[in-house]
Amino acid sequence: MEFKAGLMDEKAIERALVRISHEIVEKNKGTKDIVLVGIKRRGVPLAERIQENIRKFEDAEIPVSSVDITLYRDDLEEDYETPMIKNAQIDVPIKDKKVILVDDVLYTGRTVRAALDAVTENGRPKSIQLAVLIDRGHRELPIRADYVGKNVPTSRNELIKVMLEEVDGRNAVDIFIKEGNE
Ligand SMILES: O=P(O)(O)OC[C@H]1O[C@H](OP(=O)(O)OP(=O)(O)O)[C@H](O)[C@@H]1O
Ligand SMILES: O=c1cc[nH]c(=O)[nH]1
Repeated sequence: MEFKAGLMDEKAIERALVRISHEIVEKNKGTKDIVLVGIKRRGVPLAERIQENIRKFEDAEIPVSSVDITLYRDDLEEDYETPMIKNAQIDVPIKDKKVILVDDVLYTGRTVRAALDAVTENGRPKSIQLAVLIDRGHRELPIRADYVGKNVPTSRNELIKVMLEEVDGRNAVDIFIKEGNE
């Protein structure tokens, strides 16, 4: 894999998350009934950072939970890995809540599709919204994000790598070029 460019540094990530936090409060006309659900792994620290921003700006405590979506080899297509629910247990009540799913990268939309199933297995929320740090296009499903940190036009042979302090030891978003059939 060949490094192509840096897309966001620590400051840029922070600014994008501050903006998204404000947009969430604005769109929902306050913080009432909002629940943040991070998609593991990197969606969880992103959800926690949004929670912290809203705590600071609004003096409001928003619950954060998570769903675990993992790639499984598709039985029918040898080269294809399908995102499926690993753990659908959401440990905060979501019935009649405004659930905001949070993930680092939105690409085909298949991870979010699985996450939507995981959420609805836990009850019927009032609404489900989606916040992502990076939207790189190439959707294969009718899914879009309500809050986007940065739209990044990409080709399919590129890879966006989001790195977060809590998981990777540093904060940055880089773009790489995949070689051959990687
Ligand atoms: O829209 P999609 O095509 O589903 O792609 C987006 C997903 O891909 C990444 O996870 P990945 O499966 O690469 O695992 P990772 O979080 O461990 O990097 C990313 O974190 C998103 O969850
Ligand atoms: O480029 C991509 C595509 C899916 N998931 C990522 O993390 N990066």
